[in-house]
Amino acid sequence: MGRSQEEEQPMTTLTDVGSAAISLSNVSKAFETGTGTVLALDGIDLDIQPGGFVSLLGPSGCGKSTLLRVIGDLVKPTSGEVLVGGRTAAEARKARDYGMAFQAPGLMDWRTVRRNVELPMQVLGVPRAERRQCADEMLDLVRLTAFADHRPRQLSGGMQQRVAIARALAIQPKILLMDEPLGALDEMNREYLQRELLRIWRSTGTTIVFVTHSVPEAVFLSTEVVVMSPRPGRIAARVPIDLGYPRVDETRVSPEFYRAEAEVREILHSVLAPEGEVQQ
Ligand SMILES: Nc1ncnc2c1ncn2[C@@H]1O[C@H](COP(=O)(O)OP(=O)(O)OP(=O)(O)O)[C@@H](O)[C@H]1O
Repeated sequence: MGRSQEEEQPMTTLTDVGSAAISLSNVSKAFETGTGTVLALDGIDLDIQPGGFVSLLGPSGCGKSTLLRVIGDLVKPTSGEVLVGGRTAAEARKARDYGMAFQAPGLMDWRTVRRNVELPMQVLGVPRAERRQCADEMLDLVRLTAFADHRPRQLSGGMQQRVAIARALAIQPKILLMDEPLGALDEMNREYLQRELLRIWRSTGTTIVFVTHSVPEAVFLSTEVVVMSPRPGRIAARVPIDLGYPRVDETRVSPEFYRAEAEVREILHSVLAPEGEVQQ
């Protein structure tokens, strides 16, 4: 705990913001259910710059996960266009541009930690020696080298989530899509992993799109917070977070942090229905 503060490097990257890494134009998504149509996303326009760390924040059911899945080509939009580095999302997925991490680490207990990290490379046919070396590098990045030969069940929840992040990074994705990856953790572990995630993001330069319900988490992590309105999900506001780097525990109690948090919270409250009104 607390070790990453002095290790966090000064700001060195994020200067080259040429063409958008991810570009969504007028994206809508309707789900057909047994009882009718659910319009989950409606007319989403969003550009995310290369190297950005963008959080999607909004009330439950507003379409955050759907938006993340549309970007990752796990869900096809009903209309609109998703471009990733100028390619379609399907082409980007084929080109292995994405790494993904979800709330549940989803590790296989019959494989060691190292072999869990190796799995996506194994699926891609990466030779054994190469994937082992890469897995070891990733485990070093998430500081779990000493646990490489353990089974996932021997690790804490936070450590398992770090393995899942290492696995997502193993194929060196340009884009990391994360759906509440820290949601199941206790507060201390969560704050620790937030710092770790910032460190990893800054050392890899990967673009991160991150779904969360937590305002302080979104503010601490992000270059930009995208606030969504209740269903059908639309973009209510985009809030750049100009907190500078390194972001450390003191950042969380700084006046700038409180100001950014208050701004995001105010927007979030303004998009919510008046008290007592239930969102369907
Ligand atoms: N496969 C599906 N079939 C039908 N409806 C769906 C499907 N996936 C999502 N939905 C609906 O789309 C809407 C948006 O869901 P989504 O999971 O994207 O929201 P969310 O903002 O991520 O929610 P939460 O914060 O609670 O995780 C919801 O009303 C949900 O019920």
